[in-house]
Amino acid sequence: MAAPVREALHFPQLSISQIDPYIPKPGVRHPNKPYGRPHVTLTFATSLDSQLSLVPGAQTALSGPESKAMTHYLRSKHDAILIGVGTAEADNPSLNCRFEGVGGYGGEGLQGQPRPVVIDPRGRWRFTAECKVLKLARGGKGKAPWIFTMAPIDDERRELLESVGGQVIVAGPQPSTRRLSWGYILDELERRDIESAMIEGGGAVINDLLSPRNIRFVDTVIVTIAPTWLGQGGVQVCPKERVENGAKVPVARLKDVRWVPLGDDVVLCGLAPRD
Ligand SMILES: NC(=O)C1=CN([C@@H]2O[C@H](COP(=O)(O)OP(=O)(O)OC[C@H]3O[C@@H](n4cnc5c(N)ncnc54)[C@H](O)[C@@H]3O)[C@@H](O)[C@H]2O)C=CC1
Ligand SMILES: Nc1nc(O)c(N)c(N[C@@H]2O[C@H](COP(=O)(O)O)[C@@H](O)[C@H]2O)n1
Repeated sequence: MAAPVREALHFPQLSISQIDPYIPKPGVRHPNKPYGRPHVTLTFATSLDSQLSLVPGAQTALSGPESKAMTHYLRSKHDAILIGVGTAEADNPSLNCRFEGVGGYGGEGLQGQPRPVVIDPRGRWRFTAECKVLKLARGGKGKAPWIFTMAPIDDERRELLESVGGQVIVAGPQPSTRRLSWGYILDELERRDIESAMIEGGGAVINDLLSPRNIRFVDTVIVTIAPTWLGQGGVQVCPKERVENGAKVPVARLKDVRWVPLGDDVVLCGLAPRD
């Protein structure tokens, strides 16, 4: 038997069996998909006061070791991992999978590594060769990112990205000049053979996807809830309200819900509703 890789994360089989019903199956299309768009798992870690971080522009460790291992198990089961540029700037994230047995962590090549995708409509991500995600790609421990943008990216950064296998995807005319539509993003991912995407954040991305007009793009929600309050002034998950016939109604309620305790945290799994 191969020796365990020192930095690799392990998620026990018992926990895997509880999470697996919410995970996309390779080659099996979600029944709600009108046609071939990727399966979307919205997943993040939150405090008891529904916050992702203590202050905007900073990273806050919320997940304990067990739920962090669960996140990496999820990463191993999705073709892509998507974040907004606010998170790319704030966190300098790795966006790879450190789950035992995937490529770079005991496995072959880049097998089981998700494709990082950064939504950056204005081209404001100031990545350098020293960014973790680029260094990992260069070292064969993760895939290089794809950047969705509506702005030109300078040649120097484009070449740097492409040198490690990344790509700039320049969006054509969008219905609104300030935003990239989720339909467009998901269609472009589908065209590039992405069958499943986990969307990790941050606040603007999650609130946008949970908004009444966009929740239809989400299939599954997996949220780690940490036993802590961060206090006002952080990055909050609180989507736009939904109004029907002049009265406020809940934006959405998950279906087929399961609560999975993992260490000090609890992980909420559910299916997004379909009207
Ligand atoms: N606890 C957790 O699980 C996570 C926490 N975070 C935290 O969240 C914070 C970052 O959140 P935010 O500042 O809200 O940044 P964000 O990552 O949501 O990015 C926001 C930016 O993304 C772009 N964007 C988002 N939706 C778009 C759309 N539909 N079309 C076009 N562009 C779109 C816009 O440029 C927007 O300014 C950081 O503090 C980070 O640490 C981020 C991810 C997960
Ligand atoms: N699951 C989870 N728990 C937390 O406590 C977090 N702060 C986050 N943040 C997300 O994970 C990304 C960092 O991932 P790497 O370990 O650097 O690969 C970060 O960008 C957020 O998307 N997630």
